[in-house]
Amino acid sequence: MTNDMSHAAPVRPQRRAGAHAAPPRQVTSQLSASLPTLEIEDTPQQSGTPVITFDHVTKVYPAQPNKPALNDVSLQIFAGEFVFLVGHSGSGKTTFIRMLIREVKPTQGHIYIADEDLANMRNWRVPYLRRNIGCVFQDFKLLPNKTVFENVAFALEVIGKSRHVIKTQVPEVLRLVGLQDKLNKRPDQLSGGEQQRVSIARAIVNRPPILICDEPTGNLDPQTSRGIMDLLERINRTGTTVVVATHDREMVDNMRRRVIALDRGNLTRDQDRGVYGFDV
Ligand SMILES: Nc1ncnc2c1ncn2[C@@H]1O[C@H](COP(=O)(O)OP(=O)(O)OP(=O)(O)O)[C@@H](O)[C@H]1O
Repeated sequence: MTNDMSHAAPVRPQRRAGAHAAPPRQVTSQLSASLPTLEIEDTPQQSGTPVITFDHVTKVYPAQPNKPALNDVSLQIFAGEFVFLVGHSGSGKTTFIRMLIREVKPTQGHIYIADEDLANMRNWRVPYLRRNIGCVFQDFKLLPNKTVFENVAFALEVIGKSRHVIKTQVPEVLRLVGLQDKLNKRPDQLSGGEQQRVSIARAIVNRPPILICDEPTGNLDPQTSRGIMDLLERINRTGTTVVVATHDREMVDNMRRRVIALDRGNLTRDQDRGVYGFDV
């Protein structure tokens, strides 16, 4: 699949001077091959091929024809970035995330993951797209009758990984999230923070280059939330691009990472080392 990125020149409002759009590039490749493997320094370079591009994206749900959930949103997210997506309830954060995994399609505009235009992606390719994007949700979405090990293993089983890979990668990722002693517990035997660690382990066990989190600390107390954010930062330092939709003002203000703000579907702010910036 080929697309001409020279048509995608998204605007990044309120970015620091010098931040620039990726040079036009024509690439023909499979998605998984085109997502770069990285060695990341403290501040990832905002150059090269973006891993996520929104190019004048508008989404209008039929139930609300006069109120776009997203309105002409253009932005780029580069490999290795850690980005907060903030905004009031109903501002479009979940819509943004659902579009990234092609659960929802834009009414207008284009979304690219690496060099692949999701609008042109054949349906049979969508599961492959989703293998490249780990997802973490507020309510964990764990399978209640499976153990910690089985919950994480399941993510590999459904994509046909061998028993050998499962036996190697699952304990490794559970060690990374600090749950090596809980392999045989069921979700109801874990705290909320531990359950969220399981869901993060499940999201990253296949080593996706992008990790998307929708309110990952929404159900957790402040101290547990900090532990989860530390974990997401550690995952980011391994080169994974991390996008976190959140209402957690304290976390955003403390971490000072890139902040993209939505207000009633409009992109109103895009700041390096930003703050939450809304009254709650
Ligand atoms: N399936 C849908 N059908 C119709 N309207 C929808 C649908 N999903 C979302 N919306 C509307 O789109 C707008 C954006 O919703 P969205 O869920 O993306 O916001 P959000 O920022 O994630 O909110 P929250 O922080 O409460 O999760 C809202 O006005 C919402 O009512």
